[in-house]
Amino acid sequence: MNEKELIESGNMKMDWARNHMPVLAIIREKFEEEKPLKGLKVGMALHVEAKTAVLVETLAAGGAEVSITGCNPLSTQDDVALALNIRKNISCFARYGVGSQEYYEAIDRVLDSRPDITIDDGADLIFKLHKERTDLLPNILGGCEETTTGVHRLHAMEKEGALKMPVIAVNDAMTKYLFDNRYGTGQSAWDGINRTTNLLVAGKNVVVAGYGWCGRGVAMRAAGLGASVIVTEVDPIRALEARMDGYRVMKMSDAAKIGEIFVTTTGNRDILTAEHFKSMPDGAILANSGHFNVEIDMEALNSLAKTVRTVRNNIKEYDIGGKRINVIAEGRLVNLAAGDGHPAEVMDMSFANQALCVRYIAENKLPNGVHRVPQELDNYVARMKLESMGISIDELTEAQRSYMSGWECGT
Ligand SMILES: NC(=O)c1ccc[n+]([C@@H]2O[C@H](COP(=O)([O-])OP(=O)(O)OC[C@H]3O[C@@H](n4cnc5c(N)ncnc54)[C@H](O)[C@@H]3O)[C@@H](O)[C@H]2O)c1
Ligand SMILES: N[C@@H](CCSC[C@H]1O[C@@H](n2cnc3c(=O)[nH]cnc32)[C@H](O)[C@@H]1O)C(=O)O
Repeated sequence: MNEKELIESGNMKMDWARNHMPVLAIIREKFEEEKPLKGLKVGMALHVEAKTAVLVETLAAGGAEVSITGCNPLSTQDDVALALNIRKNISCFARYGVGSQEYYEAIDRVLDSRPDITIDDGADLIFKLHKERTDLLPNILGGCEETTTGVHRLHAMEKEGALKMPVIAVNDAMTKYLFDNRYGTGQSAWDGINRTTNLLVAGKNVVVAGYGWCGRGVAMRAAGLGASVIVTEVDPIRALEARMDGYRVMKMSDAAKIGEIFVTTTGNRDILTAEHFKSMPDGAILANSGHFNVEIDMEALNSLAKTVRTVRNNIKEYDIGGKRINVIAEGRLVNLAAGDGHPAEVMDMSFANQALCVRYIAENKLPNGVHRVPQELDNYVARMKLESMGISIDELTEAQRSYMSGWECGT
């Protein structure tokens, strides 16, 4: 495709996403009218694809000047990046398939815009701000963080007294993690795996590592596709929950021997290691839907491999001595590096939270540290989403309110 065709394709993807993000549309209308971000610069590192682009244009509609790059070298969609770049007050520095150096150079270019507010997915912008670009910190009003691991990183910084700006943990809004991490990852991880492998899930042993919000979604949808699901955990309560939800629970060293498809969703490192690769059945398929590319020990797999070859678009086969292990998208997020990411209706809620939190930071002086999304914003997103779905719910009567808050009525 030439540049013009790429821009057309990017615009078309944005139109489709926009039409399926009704809560963000309500916010965009308000932003257009009230311009709450006038004069502010927003620097972002998010997956550069169509839903993110709709968030970017929403912030620009609110009066912000937006600079954006990717938060994963394999999730950028170049047509959307180009379509963003032709818009007023928006600069996009992301490109698909960049190496580590170019990835961090693009982050620097976003920071060169001297942002007042940052939006991260994984805290890479904030990390660079605190490590190398500290001169920019006094200018920063605050930041927003999209994902669980980013929030963990920020809490770790806060604990060490290293966090020098306020950040809102958007991931921890209920209208984010209950839907995005669970139903979003549940659907899009399987979308990525299925469209990339074109293999059957029914009847296979699927191993889901981690039974957090993402793991619950991935396990639920694997069961729906007819898989026999095995869960591995380190948390006894979540392991018990997985068992009571109907899945087999065991150690990864045992699961590795029988798993046919493995999906990691822990946000931790070294979940699948050399020990596991050696005991896996021939032809095992590995995918990561957690964070970064450290859940599957790709270095160990590379060292074990006698040969590595591409066997299908975005699948590499590692022959480790008569046994073949297939890895999708280099062990990076399978839903984004081998798919189009979460469904638009889910990102509608995640990004409505982002837009509202950016406005909240612009209008309130927050102290340094990690902050929760204000409850009223979380509730607002839920209400708007229900309304957009044509769903009405009951309201407490006065008598019910007083009953629920009293203690004198008993048996
Ligand atoms: N693919 C996506 O689009 C997507 C969406 C949302 C979140 N995420 C990322 O996915 C990861 C998980 O997010 P979450 O919200 O489910 O987090 P979570 O904290 O709810 O769940 C993680 C689970 O993994 C378990 N775990 C940790 N180490 C483990 C180990 N060694 N073996 C087995 N289990 C282990 C934890 O006990 C926990 O239950 C994070 O890195 C997050 O950033 C990805
Ligand atoms: N930057 C890290 C972070 C994990 S991404 C996990 C986050 O991606 C977000 N996400 C999932 N799908 C989409 C999408 O289609 N567009 C934009 N963001 C998405 C989702 O909100 C989740 O919290 C990495 O690439 O490894």
